[in-house]
Amino acid sequence: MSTAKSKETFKHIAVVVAGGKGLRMQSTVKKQFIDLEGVPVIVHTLASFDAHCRVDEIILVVPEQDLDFTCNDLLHRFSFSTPLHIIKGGVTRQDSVGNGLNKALKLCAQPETTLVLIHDGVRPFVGGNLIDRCIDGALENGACIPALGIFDTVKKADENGNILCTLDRDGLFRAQTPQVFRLDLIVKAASHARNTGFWGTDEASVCEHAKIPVAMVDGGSFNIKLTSPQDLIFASIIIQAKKEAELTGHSDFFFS
Ligand SMILES: Nc1ccn([C@@H]2O[C@H](COP(=O)(O)OP(=O)(O)OP(=O)(O)O)[C@@H](O)[C@H]2O)c(=O)n1
Ligand SMILES: C[C@](O)(CO)[C@H](O)COP(=O)(O)O
Repeated sequence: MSTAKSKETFKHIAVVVAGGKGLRMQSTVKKQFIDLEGVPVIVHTLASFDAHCRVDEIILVVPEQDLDFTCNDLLHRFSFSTPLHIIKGGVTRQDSVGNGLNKALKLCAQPETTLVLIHDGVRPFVGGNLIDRCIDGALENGACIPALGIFDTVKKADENGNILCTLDRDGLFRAQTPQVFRLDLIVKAASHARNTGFWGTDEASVCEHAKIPVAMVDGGSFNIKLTSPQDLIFASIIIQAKKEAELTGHSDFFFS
């Protein structure tokens, strides 16, 4: 791992997307702004990238109607040492990422030597070692995402919930973020997606569609995405476990 932001040939820009409505969370406050043990979800997430020595700049994407609140209220209460740029999102996640990529293009000298770390604003427990694995994988392969295997038996069903078959879980993975790409590659893939009308739930699928190979590294068990109300209970438990692990010096083991 590098010890100084300026020592690497590549520039690393985190694009944290928090421009969604959080409908599945069924909360009056958008899930990225929900308070988790005294700190909003999005601030937990930003802090992970701010603390990482290889992250040079952070672009935060928020809903247009929350720009004022984010710039003038939320981020006045918390400070970060990494340069932070706040921009508006779009209708879909892919649109929000697109806005983030446009901003990254303006911040970088050369897209060929810039890595973008595209991360869900609502994955607040991303660990430093996980960020390192993804960066290293992208430096080697151009594109790299974290993923975890599947331990449950996986069924395919029809629209009425009747089981059609059991899928072979070998070779199936759950994709996480940060998904890290050389900026020139992901910009090319995003433009191909736009031109062909492709829509994907993550950026790896946008690359796959453009036939750009994407490598995988181990994801993190605690790197959960806060999607439904139950996830907030898991989040509180994780924060508690993290505090205890830090006290006993085991946080690297648990949160790698
Ligand atoms: N137009 C959008 C939609 C989603 N996201 C972000 O993408 C991440 C993952 O998306 P998801 O969990 O699906 O968030 P929402 O779209 O907000 O949730 P929902 O689908 O339940 O409405 C979140 O950090 C979300 O804020 C975004 O930046 N812009
Ligand atoms: C990007 C992602 O978090 C990877 O698992 C996921 O695909 C987002 O999907 P969602 O349907 O927008 O929650």
